[in-house]
Amino acid sequence: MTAPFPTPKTDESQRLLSPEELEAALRDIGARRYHNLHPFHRLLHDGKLNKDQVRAWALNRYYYQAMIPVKDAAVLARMTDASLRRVWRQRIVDHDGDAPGDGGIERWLKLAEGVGFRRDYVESTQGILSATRFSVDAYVHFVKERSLLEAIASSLTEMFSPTIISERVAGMLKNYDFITKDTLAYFDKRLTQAPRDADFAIAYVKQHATTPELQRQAMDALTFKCNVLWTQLDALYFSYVAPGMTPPDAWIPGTGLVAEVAQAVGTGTIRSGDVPRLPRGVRLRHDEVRGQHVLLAPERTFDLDANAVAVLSLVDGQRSVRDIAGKLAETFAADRDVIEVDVLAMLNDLATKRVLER
Ligand SMILES: O=C(O)c1cc(C(=O)O)c2c(n1)C(=O)C(=O)c1cc(C(=O)O)[nH]c1-2
Repeated sequence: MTAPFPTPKTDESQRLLSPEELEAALRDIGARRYHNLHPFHRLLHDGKLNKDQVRAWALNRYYYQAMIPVKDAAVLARMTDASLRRVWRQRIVDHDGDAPGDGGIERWLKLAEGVGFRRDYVESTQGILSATRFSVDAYVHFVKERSLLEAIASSLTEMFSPTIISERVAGMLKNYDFITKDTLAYFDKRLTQAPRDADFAIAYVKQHATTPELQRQAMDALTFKCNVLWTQLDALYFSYVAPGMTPPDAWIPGTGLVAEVAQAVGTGTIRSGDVPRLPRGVRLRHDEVRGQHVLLAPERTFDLDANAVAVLSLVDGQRSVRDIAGKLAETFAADRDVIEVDVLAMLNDLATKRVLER
C-alpha cells in the first residue's frame, strides 16, 4: 500500500534549496500533514460531535496548552544569544500571563469550564489519554534533545494555525448551541500571536538552515511536530468516536463536571438499561410544510436530524436504550456498543431539554 503521506525523495533532499524553496517545502509539509486534515477536526468543526466528544477534546488539549510554556522554557534554555531569548520569552508570557488569572493556560481552563468541567479536574490531567501525554511529552523531549534549529523548526506548525483557528471558531459557534464566543476566547489572541511567532521562526529557519542536511533536519522537525498534533487526534477519535474504546482510567463522560452538569448528563440521567419515553405533551411529528421531523413540546419545537429521528422512532416506552441501540445496529450493520454511546449522548441531551424522560 502506498503511504498516504509520502516523504520527499532522498535525492531531492541532497540539493541545497533557496530560502524561498525551503519555505515552500515546509509549507507543503503542512498542506499534507497539518491536523486541520484530521477526521476528528473535521467532525469538531462541522458540528458532528456530541457534547461529550467536544469535552474530551477540550480536556485532552489542556495538557498540550499546559506544556507549551514548559517546551518554550526548554527552547529558551538552549539559546545562548540574548536577542533570541528576548523574542522567545514572549511565548512563555503569552501562555502563563503576567499575573494569576491571565494568559493562555487560564483561557483554556475557561474553555474547559465553559463546556462543563471542574477546573481542578482539568488541571489534575488525570483523565487525559495516555497517547495525549506521550505525544505532548515527546514534543518537550524533542526540543531538549535536538539542535536549536530543529527545536525552532518544530514550532512551524504555527504557520498553519490561523486558518484552522478561524475555521474552528466559526464552525463551533455556528454548530453547537453550548459553545459561546466567551468560551472560545482563547483563540482570539492566538490569531495575532501565532503569525507573529511563526514569522520569527520561519525567518530563523531560512537563515540558519544553510546546508541540505540542515534543511532536511528542519523539514523532519516540522513533520515530527505535525505527527505530535495528529496522534493526539487519532487517540481522541479511537477513544471517543469510533470504535469508542476508552482506555482504563481515561475520562468517562459524566465525570469531572461541575455538580449541576453532572446531575443533568453526568453518570447519565438515562443509562443503558433505562427505558426512555417522551413526557406527556411531547410528540414526534412530521412537519409537512418544512418536510422534516420535529419534536413538539408545549410552546417549543425542536428540529430533528435523521439520526435523532431514527432513535426517537424507537422510543416507545418499552425498549431500553440497549434495545434501541441493538435495533439500530441491525439496521445500519454497525457495532451496538459504538451506537449506544451516541444514542445515550443524544437521549441525555434531550433529557436536559426536558423533552425526554425515563
Ligand atoms: O489550535 C490549534 O490548532 C493550534 C495549533 C498549534 C500548532 O500548530 O502547533 C498551536 C496552537 N493551537 C496553540 O494554541 C499554541 O499555543 C501553540 C504553540 C505551539 C508551539 O508549537 O509552540 N503550537 C501551537
